[in-house]
Amino acid sequence: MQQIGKAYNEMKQGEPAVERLFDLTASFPKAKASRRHLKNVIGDVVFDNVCFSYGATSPRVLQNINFHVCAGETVALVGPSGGGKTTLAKLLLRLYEPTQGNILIDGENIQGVSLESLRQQVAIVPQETALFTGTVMENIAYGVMPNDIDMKRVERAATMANADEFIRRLPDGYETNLGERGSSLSGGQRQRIAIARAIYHGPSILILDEATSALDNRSEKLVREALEQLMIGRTVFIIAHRLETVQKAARIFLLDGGKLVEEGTHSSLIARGGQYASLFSAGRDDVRPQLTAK
Ligand SMILES: Nc1ncnc2c1ncn2[C@@H]1O[C@H](COP(=O)(O)OP(=O)(O)OP(=O)(O)O)[C@@H](O)[C@H]1O
Repeated sequence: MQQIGKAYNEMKQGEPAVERLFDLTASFPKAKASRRHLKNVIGDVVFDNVCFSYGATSPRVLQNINFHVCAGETVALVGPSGGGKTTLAKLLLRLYEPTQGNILIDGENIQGVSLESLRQQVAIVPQETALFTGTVMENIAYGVMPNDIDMKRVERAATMANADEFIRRLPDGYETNLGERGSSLSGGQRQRIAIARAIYHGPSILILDEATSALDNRSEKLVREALEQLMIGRTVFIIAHRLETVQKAARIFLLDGGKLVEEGTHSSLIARGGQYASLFSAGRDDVRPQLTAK
């Protein structure tokens, strides 16, 4: 009973951080008892005429979004502030449901699957990593009951995330209690714990919200390498801010005013000479100021 109580408290401690990240409101979808379990997912994602408004009388913030992202593909979501990038990610995580249209994973409408199984398959690595007060090990295996944590798997995930080395130097290694929301760690270390968490849970679909705040060079390199490990073999949506990230993506989706206005590879969009090309014409490395400038 004590273990259950502890796990419950830990989950509760994590909740405010998740809510802060996604600004959850009353429209959180209601869990339905009879939903199917999503399993053996390869990560094929379809948005079929998806529209969305945050409230019945609010304007549409996504309008007739149609795309097919193949399993294992990496797509960069770019566009001006308020274009709908984060909202699209929220719908894929089913933090909200489309007001019209359908989202399919491996051909299965996500409205018909259990939230639990969906969240096992779709993970997010946010800009601001939400850690909770607990041990490093518990933070990596987030959501798993303490007795069920597979330590070998935690260590493997941390190694792949370039986190094992610094964790072993902490006073109690993997058993070290992180302070309030992981305040004893640097920003880069917190990000690598978040990446280890995603690797531990093995989702087939990832949403990466690329950090805009700068890390020092070494930390930046370790985080980038960790992300590259994490992305291998998964379908990835990156809310991208950097030119280098965007150029590496297999495809780029430019969202503006809730519409998918351009779609293609970096070179094809540059050759097209449209909105994406003009946003990049200044050629700076940090794309955010250009993509958010109207
Ligand atoms: N919880 C919310 N309630 C009501 N409107 C919202 C909410 N969250 C976002 N919006 C609105 O939805 C639209 C799309 O916002 P969204 O955050 O998806 O854009 P974005 O492209 O991710 O922007 P940014 O690059 O600034 O993060 C905006 O007009 C925004 O004001």
